[in-house]
Amino acid sequence: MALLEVEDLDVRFYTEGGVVQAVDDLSYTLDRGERLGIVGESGAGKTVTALAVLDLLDDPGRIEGGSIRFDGEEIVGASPERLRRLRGGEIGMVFQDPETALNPVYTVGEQVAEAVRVHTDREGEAAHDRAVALLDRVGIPDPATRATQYPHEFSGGMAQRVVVAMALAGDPDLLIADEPTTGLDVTIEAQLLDLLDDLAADDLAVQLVSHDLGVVAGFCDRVLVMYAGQAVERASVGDLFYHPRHPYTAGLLSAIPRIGDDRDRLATIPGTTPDLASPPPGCRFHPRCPYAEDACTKRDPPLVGVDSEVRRTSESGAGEAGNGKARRASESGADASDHQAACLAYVDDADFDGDLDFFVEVAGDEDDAEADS
Ligand SMILES: Nc1ncnc2c1ncn2[C@@H]1O[C@H](COP(=O)(O)OP(=O)(O)OP(=O)(O)O)[C@@H](O)[C@H]1O
Repeated sequence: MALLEVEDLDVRFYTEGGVVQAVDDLSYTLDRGERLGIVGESGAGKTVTALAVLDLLDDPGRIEGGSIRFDGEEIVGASPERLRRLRGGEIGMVFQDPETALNPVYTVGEQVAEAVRVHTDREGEAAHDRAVALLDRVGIPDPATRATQYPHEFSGGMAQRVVVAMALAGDPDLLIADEPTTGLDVTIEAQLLDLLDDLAADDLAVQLVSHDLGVVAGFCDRVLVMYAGQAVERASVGDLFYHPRHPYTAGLLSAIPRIGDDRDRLATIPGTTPDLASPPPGCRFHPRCPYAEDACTKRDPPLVGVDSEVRRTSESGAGEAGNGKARRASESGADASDHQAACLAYVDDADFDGDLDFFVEVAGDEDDAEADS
């Protein structure tokens, strides 16, 4: 049984401008000790998904459908007491801005100790000692002295470590980190990711929300790519980066600047994410997709298993891969069901006959990467 099982999740915001379909029919799982990256542009629904898992959506947001099970137990509709134990206890949270997570008028030690008191049966000195141990665990030098200081005495990176210490207070099985390194400089970011790496090695599952594919590539085992509230691709990190199967993922990857790369690359994917109060019909990505056909304007593509190795098949001339249609995992016999994409190019009975030529373009990157290593 997976630690976290999100199934057919729908989140809506009831606004004056209409009903915003912020998360639409989203499913994913996270195993114990696993690191899942959720990526996508601004407005994709990454944060709303994280908040939904913690049942922290504020008005006018509402979980409209689906199920979220943690350790086999349903979270949607759980009692307030159960949710309190879950939040910050079994599931730790780290959000982007440490300044908003820390209270300027209490010392760092008091704040971590308070989290310890709320989520464990430790009181008084035992809670304080545990707080100092947690500050030590997250790599804060001289933790006993630092515990007596106030948040403004901490740099951004150190403050974020304090937030991580608070998130660990209840000895969680899952840490949800939403853009935890955004705003930190690259060296500090790398150090914080090292810390998360170290914590994950202790069997802590991590759901890392990021718009930065580089961060996700370095840290995660699996990736979920979201576009306009929906999952458009799911794969292991290796498959996603070397064999992207959704045109949106390919676009995100081609927007990453690379050293020594003089190819004419897109700075960003042209266009913007749609207004989720009135998303485009059919595939939500079709207005921005260079491969869109008539069928894409009509049919919302389901996530289907795709074969990560299909490009090689096409090179050898076998199968139908040359026209961009990946063989379904079940047909190829390969265990590719872990790699899924929501694009009509992979739906057997779809009226789509284009050629997703980004396979070839990205393949060039793979060769570069192999040559570099
Ligand atoms: N309080 C709210 N009221 C109305 N709509 C909202 C609210 N909060 C979020 N949304 C909508 O939900 C959608 C998903 O937002 P979300 O913040 O999850 O995106 P994101 O992928 O995390 O983006 P970012 O990287 O900018 O944080 C967006 O279309 C957003 O406009």
